[in-house]
Amino acid sequence: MWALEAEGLSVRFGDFVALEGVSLKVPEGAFVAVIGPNGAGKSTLLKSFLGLVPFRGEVRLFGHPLRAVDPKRIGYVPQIKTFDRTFPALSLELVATGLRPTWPFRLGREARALALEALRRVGAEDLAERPLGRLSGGQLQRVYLARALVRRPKLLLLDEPATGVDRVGEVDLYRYLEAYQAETGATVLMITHDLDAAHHASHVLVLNRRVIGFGPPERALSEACLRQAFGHLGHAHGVYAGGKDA
Ligand SMILES: Nc1ncnc2c1ncn2[C@@H]1O[C@H](COP(=O)(O)OP(=O)(O)OP(=O)(O)O)[C@@H](O)[C@H]1O
Repeated sequence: MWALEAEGLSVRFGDFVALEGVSLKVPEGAFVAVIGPNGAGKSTLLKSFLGLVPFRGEVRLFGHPLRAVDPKRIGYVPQIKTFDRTFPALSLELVATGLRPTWPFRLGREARALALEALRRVGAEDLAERPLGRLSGGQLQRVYLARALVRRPKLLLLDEPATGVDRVGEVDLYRYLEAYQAETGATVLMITHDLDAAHHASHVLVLNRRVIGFGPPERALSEACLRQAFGHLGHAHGVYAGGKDA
């Protein structure tokens, strides 16, 4: 079954066309790296899958039109710059808002156990009682990932989850995601600027307002696709064709 199908998806902001005629089919259990230059429409694409921006065209999740999909089946980690650190909550409480997105509320025994389990899953149980304002960027990123995982979603949408995370933290992050996928069969779409990470995905979507390439990394990360999307190639820009061993 397809986890996600988009057909002729277009998004406009006034006269500006952010996405045009995007069509793709993502199989269940895929790990898709979404790459493209700044302003290519990557975040807008994820937001349209969440119903957060108006679009034209068709989006189906697990075979159902978007409006018929239980939002609990989707986990979302937005870009770190949109996180609110001043929110007066402990990490554990923020994770629990993934179960019931209202605030304030009393944390029941079951919600607490589920939130702790989600924090443990991302190696952050020691942060449970820490206020959000006292977390580093990477720690906050993990807590938001735990919040996205707490409902055990079948589809996980991640907007540059490795931003602000050091190299060790980044490897850990991919390990947690892999373990979660192996356990649940979930489908993951992850926006990244890291081509190394993209080479490890099952599929790569190269986007620049339109779909430039979609398929296994060796095909989608071809020189032709990267040149078309980024307009240049070169190590100085962190963009290259051959992957790790090139
Ligand atoms: N709400 C909005 N209103 C108007 N324009 C918007 C809005 N959201 C996004 N845009 C524009 O749409 C384009 C695509 O934005 P988007 O954030 O999806 O790009 P991106 O590929 O995620 O970029 P980056 O790599 O910089 O995060 C940009 O030119 C952006 O300015």
